[in-house]
Amino acid sequence: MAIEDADQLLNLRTVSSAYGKSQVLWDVAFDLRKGDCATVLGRNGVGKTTLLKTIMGQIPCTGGHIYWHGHEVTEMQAHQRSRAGIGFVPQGRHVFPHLSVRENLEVGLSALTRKGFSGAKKVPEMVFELFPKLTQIADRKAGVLSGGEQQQLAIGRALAGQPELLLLDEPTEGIQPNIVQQIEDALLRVRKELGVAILIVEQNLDFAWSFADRFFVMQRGRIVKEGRTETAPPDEVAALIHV
Ligand SMILES: Nc1ncnc2c1ncn2[C@@H]1O[C@H](COP(=O)(O)OP(=O)(O)OP(=O)(O)O)[C@@H](O)[C@H]1O
Repeated sequence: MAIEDADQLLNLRTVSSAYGKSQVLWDVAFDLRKGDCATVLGRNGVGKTTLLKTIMGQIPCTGGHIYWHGHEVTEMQAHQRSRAGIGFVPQGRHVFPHLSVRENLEVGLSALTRKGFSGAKKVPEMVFELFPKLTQIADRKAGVLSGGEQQQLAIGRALAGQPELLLLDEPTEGIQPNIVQQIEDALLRVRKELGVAILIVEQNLDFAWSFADRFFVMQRGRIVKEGRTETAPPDEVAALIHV
Protein backbone atom coordinates (compact mmCIF):
# COMPACT_ATOMS: atom_id res chain seq x y z
CA MET A 1 0.00 0.00 0.00
CA ALA A 2 1.26 3.49 -0.81
CA ILE A 3 0.28 6.83 0.72
CA GLU A 4 -1.14 9.19 -1.90
CA ASP A 5 -0.48 12.73 -0.71
CA ALA A 6 2.26 14.58 -2.53
CA ASP A 7 3.13 16.65 0.59
CA GLN A 8 3.86 13.66 2.78
CA LEU A 9 7.53 12.95 3.37
CA LEU A 10 7.87 10.38 6.15
CA ASN A 11 5.11 8.30 7.70
CA LEU A 12 5.50 5.81 10.51
CA ARG A 13 2.68 3.35 11.13
CA THR A 14 2.75 1.28 14.35
CA VAL A 15 6.52 0.88 14.11
CA SER A 16 8.26 -1.45 16.54
CA SER A 17 11.92 -2.35 16.78
CA ALA A 18 14.17 -4.36 19.05
CA TYR A 19 17.73 -5.27 19.93
CA GLY A 20 17.54 -9.05 19.69
CA LYS A 21 14.63 -10.09 21.90
CA SER A 22 14.55 -6.81 23.76
CA GLN A 23 11.80 -4.64 22.24
CA VAL A 24 12.48 -0.92 22.52
CA LEU A 25 9.96 0.83 20.22
CA TRP A 26 6.25 0.09 20.54
CA ASP A 27 3.67 1.15 17.93
CA VAL A 28 5.27 4.47 17.04
CA ALA A 29 3.21 6.46 14.54
CA PHE A 30 3.54 9.96 13.14
CA ASP A 31 3.63 11.89 9.88
CA LEU A 32 6.12 14.44 8.66
CA ARG A 33 5.29 16.59 5.67
CA LYS A 34 7.83 18.26 3.40
CA GLY A 35 9.70 20.97 5.30
CA ASP A 36 8.25 19.99 8.72
CA CYS A 37 10.39 20.34 11.79
CA ALA A 38 9.73 18.24 14.90
CA THR A 39 11.64 17.47 18.06
CA VAL A 40 11.68 14.16 19.92
CA LEU A 41 11.94 14.46 23.69
CA GLY A 42 12.24 12.04 26.57
CA ARG A 43 14.39 10.83 29.43
CA ASN A 44 17.55 8.82 28.87
CA GLY A 45 16.85 5.33 27.59
CA VAL A 46 13.26 5.83 26.36
CA GLY A 47 14.22 4.97 22.78
CA LYS A 48 14.90 8.29 21.03
CA THR A 49 18.14 7.17 19.39
CA THR A 50 16.54 3.84 18.53
CA LEU A 51 13.73 5.72 16.78
CA LEU A 52 16.17 7.67 14.58
CA LYS A 53 18.18 4.54 13.79
CA THR A 54 15.00 2.68 12.89
CA ILE A 55 13.95 5.48 10.53
CA MET A 56 17.45 5.39 9.04
CA GLY A 57 17.30 1.60 8.61
CA GLN A 58 20.25 0.91 10.92
CA ILE A 59 17.93 -1.14 13.14
CA PRO A 60 15.29 -3.29 11.43
CA CYS A 61 11.57 -2.84 12.15
CA THR A 62 10.05 -5.81 13.93
CA GLY A 63 6.55 -4.53 13.19
CA GLY A 64 4.73 -1.76 11.38
CA HIS A 65 5.57 0.21 8.27
CA ILE A 66 7.71 3.17 7.24
CA TYR A 67 6.86 5.24 4.16
CA TRP A 68 9.07 7.74 2.37
CA HIS A 69 7.36 9.97 -0.19
CA GLY A 70 4.38 7.65 0.12
CA HIS A 71 6.31 4.49 -0.78
CA GLU A 72 7.05 1.75 1.69
CA VAL A 73 10.73 1.61 2.70
CA THR A 74 10.39 -0.64 5.75
CA GLU A 75 12.80 -3.21 4.31
CA MET A 76 15.13 -0.74 2.61
CA GLN A 77 18.76 -0.70 3.75
CA ALA A 78 20.37 2.29 5.44
CA HIS A 79 22.58 3.32 2.49
CA GLN A 80 19.56 3.25 0.19
CA ARG A 81 17.60 5.49 2.58
CA SER A 82 20.54 7.85 2.64
CA ARG A 83 20.55 7.94 -1.16
CA ALA A 84 16.78 8.45 -1.13
CA GLY A 85 17.32 11.73 0.75
CA ILE A 86 17.45 10.99 4.49
CA GLY A 87 20.50 12.53 6.19
CA PHE A 88 21.60 11.41 9.66
CA VAL A 89 23.77 13.19 12.21
CA PRO A 90 24.34 10.56 14.90
CA GLN A 91 24.83 11.15 18.59
CA GLY A 92 28.55 11.58 19.28
CA ARG A 93 29.04 12.87 15.73
CA HIS A 94 31.14 9.95 14.40
CA VAL A 95 33.41 11.94 12.15
CA PHE A 96 36.35 10.07 10.60
CA PRO A 97 39.27 11.23 12.77
CA HIS A 98 42.08 10.43 10.31
CA LEU A 99 40.41 12.15 7.36
CA SER A 100 40.57 15.89 6.83
CA VAL A 101 37.51 18.09 7.19
CA ARG A 102 37.19 18.28 3.40
CA GLU A 103 37.51 14.49 3.04
CA ASN A 104 34.87 13.97 5.72
CA LEU A 105 32.53 16.28 3.84
CA GLU A 106 33.23 14.39 0.61
CA VAL A 107 32.09 11.18 2.30
CA GLY A 108 28.68 12.87 2.50
CA LEU A 109 28.60 13.13 -1.31
CA SER A 110 28.11 9.37 -1.55
CA ALA A 111 24.41 9.97 -0.86
CA LEU A 112 24.22 11.94 -4.11
CA THR A 113 23.68 9.09 -6.50
CA ARG A 114 19.94 9.56 -6.57
CA LYS A 115 18.02 10.77 -9.57
CA GLY A 116 18.90 14.33 -10.56
CA PHE A 117 22.11 14.44 -8.52
CA SER A 118 24.37 11.79 -10.04
CA GLY A 119 27.93 12.79 -10.66
CA ALA A 120 28.21 15.51 -8.00
CA LYS A 121 31.87 15.54 -6.97
CA LYS A 122 32.08 18.75 -5.04
CA VAL A 123 30.81 19.65 -1.59
CA PRO A 124 28.02 22.23 -2.13
CA GLU A 125 29.15 25.79 -1.34
CA MET A 126 26.08 26.13 0.88
CA VAL A 127 27.76 23.86 3.48
CA PHE A 128 30.65 26.32 3.84
CA GLU A 129 28.24 29.27 3.90
CA LEU A 130 26.31 27.71 6.77
CA PHE A 131 29.47 26.81 8.67
CA PRO A 132 32.21 29.29 7.62
CA LYS A 133 34.63 27.77 10.14
CA LEU A 134 34.79 24.62 8.00
CA THR A 135 36.48 26.63 5.23
CA GLN A 136 39.24 27.77 7.60
CA ILE A 137 39.89 24.24 8.89
CA ALA A 138 39.25 22.32 5.65
CA ASP A 139 42.69 20.66 5.63
CA ARG A 140 42.81 19.78 9.31
CA LYS A 141 42.28 16.20 10.49
CA ALA A 142 38.82 15.80 12.03
CA GLY A 143 40.25 13.99 15.05
CA VAL A 144 41.99 17.13 16.33
CA LEU A 145 38.92 19.40 16.15
CA SER A 146 36.93 20.64 19.14
CA GLY A 147 33.55 19.04 19.88
CA GLY A 148 31.75 22.06 18.42
CA GLU A 149 33.80 21.95 15.21
CA GLN A 150 33.17 18.22 14.88
CA GLN A 151 29.44 18.79 15.31
CA GLN A 152 29.44 21.42 12.56
CA LEU A 153 31.38 18.99 10.39
CA ALA A 154 28.94 16.15 11.10
CA ILE A 155 25.98 18.35 10.16
CA GLY A 156 27.85 19.66 7.10
CA ARG A 157 28.64 16.11 6.00
CA ALA A 158 24.95 15.14 6.20
CA LEU A 159 24.00 18.31 4.27
CA ALA A 160 26.58 17.55 1.56
CA GLY A 161 24.24 14.72 0.55
CA GLN A 162 21.49 17.35 0.02
CA PRO A 163 18.89 15.53 2.11
CA GLU A 164 15.19 16.31 2.18
CA LEU A 165 15.04 15.20 5.81
CA LEU A 166 17.76 15.69 8.39
CA LEU A 167 17.74 13.45 11.47
CA LEU A 168 19.81 14.91 14.31
CA ASP A 169 20.59 13.12 17.57
CA GLU A 170 21.38 15.57 20.38
CA PRO A 171 23.52 17.99 18.37
CA THR A 172 24.07 20.36 21.32
CA GLU A 173 25.31 17.69 23.74
CA GLY A 174 28.60 18.86 25.26
CA ILE A 175 28.87 21.88 22.94
CA GLN A 176 29.77 25.34 24.20
CA PRO A 177 27.03 28.03 24.04
CA ASN A 178 28.46 30.18 21.24
CA ILE A 179 28.69 27.14 18.94
CA VAL A 180 25.17 26.07 19.96
CA GLN A 181 24.01 29.47 18.72
CA GLN A 182 25.81 28.96 15.40
CA ILE A 183 24.24 25.54 15.00
CA GLU A 184 20.81 27.01 15.79
CA ASP A 185 21.28 29.74 13.17
CA ALA A 186 22.44 27.19 10.61
CA LEU A 187 19.50 24.85 11.23
CA LEU A 188 17.05 27.75 10.93
CA ARG A 189 18.53 28.55 7.52
CA VAL A 190 18.50 24.87 6.53
CA ARG A 191 14.77 24.88 7.23
CA LYS A 192 13.83 28.23 5.79
CA GLU A 193 16.17 28.59 2.82
CA LEU A 194 16.67 24.97 1.80
CA GLY A 195 13.25 23.67 2.86
CA VAL A 196 14.81 20.63 4.51
CA ALA A 197 12.59 18.84 7.03
CA ILE A 198 14.17 18.19 10.42
CA LEU A 199 13.57 15.56 13.10
CA ILE A 200 15.75 16.31 16.09
CA VAL A 201 16.33 14.52 19.38
CA GLU A 202 17.25 17.22 21.86
CA GLN A 203 17.54 17.72 25.62
CA ASN A 204 17.96 21.50 25.28
CA LEU A 205 14.33 22.53 24.91
CA ASP A 206 15.02 26.23 24.34
CA PHE A 207 17.24 25.26 21.43
CA ALA A 208 14.64 22.85 20.00
CA TRP A 209 11.83 25.38 20.44
CA SER A 210 13.75 27.96 18.42
CA PHE A 211 13.04 26.11 15.18
CA ALA A 212 10.74 23.09 15.78
CA ASP A 213 6.99 23.43 15.11
CA ARG A 214 6.03 20.16 16.73
CA PHE A 215 7.19 17.95 19.57
CA PHE A 216 6.84 14.28 20.47
CA VAL A 217 7.38 13.10 24.03
CA MET A 218 8.49 9.48 24.41
CA GLN A 219 8.21 7.22 27.42
CA ARG A 220 9.30 3.58 27.42
CA GLY A 221 9.49 3.32 23.64
CA ARG A 222 6.12 4.95 22.92
CA ILE A 223 5.06 8.44 21.89
CA VAL A 224 2.82 9.48 24.78
CA LYS A 225 2.24 13.11 23.88
CA GLU A 226 2.57 15.29 20.84
CA GLY A 227 1.74 18.89 20.14
CA ARG A 228 2.75 22.18 18.62
CA THR A 229 5.61 24.11 20.17
CA GLU A 230 3.87 27.48 19.71
CA THR A 231 1.05 26.47 22.07
CA ALA A 232 3.14 24.54 24.61
CA PRO A 233 5.86 26.43 26.51
CA PRO A 234 9.07 24.40 26.95
CA ASP A 235 8.82 24.36 30.76
CA GLU A 236 5.35 22.76 30.61
CA VAL A 237 6.62 20.13 28.21
CA ALA A 238 9.72 19.55 30.37
CA ALA A 239 7.38 18.52 33.19
CA LEU A 240 5.94 15.80 30.91
CA ILE A 241 9.39 14.43 30.19
CA HIS A 242 10.37 13.97 33.80
CA VAL A 243 7.29 12.12 35.04
N1 LIG B 1 22.94 -1.73 20.93
C1 LIG B 1 22.03 -1.99 21.90
N2 LIG B 1 21.80 -3.25 22.32
C2 LIG B 1 20.89 -3.51 23.27
N3 LIG B 1 20.14 -2.57 23.87
C3 LIG B 1 20.32 -1.30 23.51
C4 LIG B 1 21.28 -0.93 22.50
N4 LIG B 1 21.23 0.41 22.34
C5 LIG B 1 20.30 0.87 23.21
N5 LIG B 1 19.76 -0.16 23.90
C6 LIG B 1 18.71 -0.05 24.91
O1 LIG B 1 17.54 0.45 24.28
C7 LIG B 1 16.87 1.37 25.12
C8 LIG B 1 16.67 2.68 24.39
O2 LIG B 1 17.97 3.26 24.14
P1 LIG B 1 18.15 4.58 23.28
O3 LIG B 1 19.61 4.82 23.14
O4 LIG B 1 17.33 4.50 22.06
O5 LIG B 1 17.50 5.65 24.27
P2 LIG B 1 17.59 7.22 24.25
O6 LIG B 1 16.23 7.71 24.59
O7 LIG B 1 18.18 7.70 22.97
O8 LIG B 1 18.58 7.52 25.45
P3 LIG B 1 19.79 8.57 25.58
O9 LIG B 1 19.15 9.89 25.82
O10 LIG B 1 20.53 8.06 26.78
O11 LIG B 1 20.60 8.51 24.33
C9 LIG B 1 17.68 1.48 26.40
O12 LIG B 1 17.11 0.62 27.36
C10 LIG B 1 19.05 0.98 25.98
O13 LIG B 1 19.71 0.38 27.07
